[in-house]
Amino acid sequence: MRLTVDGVSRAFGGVYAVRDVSLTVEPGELRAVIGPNGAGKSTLFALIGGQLAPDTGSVALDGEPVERLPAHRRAARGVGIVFQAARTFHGMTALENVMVGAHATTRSGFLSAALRLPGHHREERHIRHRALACLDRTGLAAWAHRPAEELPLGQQRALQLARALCGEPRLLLLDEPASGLRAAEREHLATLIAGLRAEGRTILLVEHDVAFVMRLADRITVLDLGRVIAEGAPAEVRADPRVIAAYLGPTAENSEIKTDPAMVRPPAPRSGDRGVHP
Ligand SMILES: Nc1ncnc2c1ncn2[C@@H]1O[C@H](COP(=O)(O)OP(=O)(O)OP(=O)(O)O)[C@@H](O)[C@H]1O
Repeated sequence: MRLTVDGVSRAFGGVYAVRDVSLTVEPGELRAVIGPNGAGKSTLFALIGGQLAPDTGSVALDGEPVERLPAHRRAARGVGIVFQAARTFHGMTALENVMVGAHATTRSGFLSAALRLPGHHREERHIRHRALACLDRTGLAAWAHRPAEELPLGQQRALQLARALCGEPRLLLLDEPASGLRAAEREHLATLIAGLRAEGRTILLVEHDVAFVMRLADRITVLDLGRVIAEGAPAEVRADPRVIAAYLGPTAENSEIKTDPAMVRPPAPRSGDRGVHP
């Protein structure tokens, strides 16, 4: 699926969170969107996923405008989302959590399940089968029948991914999937995402941690103060002086990003630079 974001802006309280952002993610591409705190990454993510509507500009999936569609209608068109905060349904097993992800794409959905209409059992068996395959795909097969809330954070993140995959998305949106994970869990997640990319899925990965995306992304878009300040292959972006300045401050003497920028305090917001919504 091709994602096209064209001239999108969104302001809160008169201040732009995202300003005139355009980007195109080609089918099968893994695009990372990075930027320091407050750069507008989460806002852009929500504008693509459908949790927010833009003030101006358009979002299109395979050329079809969707910027006015709510999130569930974008999901039905093949958008799968993994949010940063774990949204696990407590009191349900890992398998049941993943099965929920398939209902966005089934013909009969929740109503048929509730009324136990004919065909429901067949469909339920099919979904269960698919959910088990997604758990297996994400390394969670052994957890299938355990209560979801018992899973450690790394596995909870993988569970969100399994749930999104169960909806068979053609565009996968990942919001800071590595945040809060330990090194070994990050490594596991990176391998998992690389595997999904190798399957030819279109992926948009919003991430604070530059080191995490450098070896995963085909291309990287860098946001700062709501605007795109750089875009290109990881090596180009890493060497871009505007990116170094945004992450390390304009006085940084480094010629490339050597430290983990997630650990570096960004410069204080320059509110005049962000722009005020008229
Ligand atoms: N719902 C909101 N109401 C008011 N201001 C908001 C809202 N959402 C975001 N903002 C503001 O918009 C700007 C961009 O925020 P956003 O969360 O999109 O950045 P971010 O790059 O995701 O940051 P972080 O890495 O800290 O999550 C910030 O100045 C933020 O305070």
